[in-house]
Amino acid sequence: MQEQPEITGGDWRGIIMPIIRTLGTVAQQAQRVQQVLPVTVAIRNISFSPRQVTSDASFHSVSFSETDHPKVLITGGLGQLGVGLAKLLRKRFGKNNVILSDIRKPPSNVFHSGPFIYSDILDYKNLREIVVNNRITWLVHYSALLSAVGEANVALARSVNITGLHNILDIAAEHGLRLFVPSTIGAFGPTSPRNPTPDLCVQRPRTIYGVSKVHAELMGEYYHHRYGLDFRCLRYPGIISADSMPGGGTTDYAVQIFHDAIKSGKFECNLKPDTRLPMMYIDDCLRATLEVMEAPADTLTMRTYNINAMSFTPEELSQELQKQMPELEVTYDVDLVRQAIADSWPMDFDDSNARKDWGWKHDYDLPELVQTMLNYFGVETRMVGAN
Ligand SMILES: NC(=O)c1ccc[n+]([C@@H]2O[C@H](COP(=O)([O-])OP(=O)(O)OC[C@H]3O[C@@H](n4cnc5c(N)ncnc54)[C@H](O)[C@@H]3O)[C@@H](O)[C@H]2O)c1
Ligand SMILES: C[C@@H](O)[C@H](N)C(=O)O
Repeated sequence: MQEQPEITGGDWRGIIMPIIRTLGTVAQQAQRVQQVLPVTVAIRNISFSPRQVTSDASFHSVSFSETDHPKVLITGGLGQLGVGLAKLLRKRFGKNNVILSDIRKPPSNVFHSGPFIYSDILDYKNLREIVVNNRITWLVHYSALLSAVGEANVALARSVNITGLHNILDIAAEHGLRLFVPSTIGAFGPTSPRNPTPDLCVQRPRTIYGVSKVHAELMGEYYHHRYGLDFRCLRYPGIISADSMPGGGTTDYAVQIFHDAIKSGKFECNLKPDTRLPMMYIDDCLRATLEVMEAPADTLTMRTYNINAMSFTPEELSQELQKQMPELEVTYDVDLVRQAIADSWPMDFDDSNARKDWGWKHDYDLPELVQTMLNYFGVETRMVGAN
């Protein structure tokens, strides 16, 4: 190894002072550059931003013409909802115009069904690079830790759900993106009216998930009013899907019951039989997301809407399933964390504003949901049996 020359105390000043002088000049130059750069670049340094967008500003931020297709990035796309949304959006906008991203390795069918890219939402520079290199115009921000998983890892949930959201908001504002961030029934708490829960009321959730979602709603709306960010947000109920599994929420039982019923004819529910929660079939949820993203800006009187389809209890869901599978046995072993969360959430969700403003309408009630889920598994079972 090469020997390093020894630097004595007296030599330090001679070496360091020129460096400090150079750094000072560079800092002054950087400040001058920042003052003349386009406003959007300065979003991260708000004090330099002269941007003032009035609340009646038109929604100018989307940089594609109405006849062009949007170029969409979905974050956290390998969870329960992302793959289905990519499928729907690709059908509408073309396969290569929708990029799925996540920090997990995609299964081969997903990898081969359209563009997939690694993206950690905590890595701001990487996010910016993806948005710039792919000329993204719409961002659907699905990455999150859900309610039950979040309570088991508060520090990570805070980081992904709050710090990650800050990165997304800044990227979206800087690059004039239309931004969709889902919120949830979990953004309400025990002091909210629960039956039904309107769009505007007290929101004091008791989970880190709920707190982070209220924060997302407020920050998105603030960026909309302050910087003209085209922020759109739907509060989803618990989502039920057949071909994707939930990621650790309080409403997961309503998906698991189908899998267990078909596999073993038995289901042990982790919520009490009379726990009523708002729920929705995935196709309705994904269609609502596309519809609100495509809604003309002047139809949106709000930027965060409740959407709903049905409300049921574990007992009611079991009874509906038992109409088709009378042999199904359901028992209860209550998970205290999930039960406390569910008891603080809406029982029924008032989505009249979404219906009035942009024509929201669900297709699936409880009987259609159960039938559709069973049809899906019936087809799967026959296909597996045939192989
Ligand atoms: N599924 C529901 O019932 C439901 C209901 C209401 C709202 N939502 C919201 O919809 C969105 C999608 O929900 P979901 O059910 O698909 O969630 P999910 O838990 O199934 O998936 C979340 C994804 O985020 C990814 N992720 C975690 N950390 C990340 C990081 N640092 N960078 C990038 N990705 C990261 C995970 O790998 C995972 O694939 C979430 O924001 C959720 O809060 C879902
Ligand atoms: C309701 C929703 O946000 C999610 N399925 C959860 O239970 O955490």
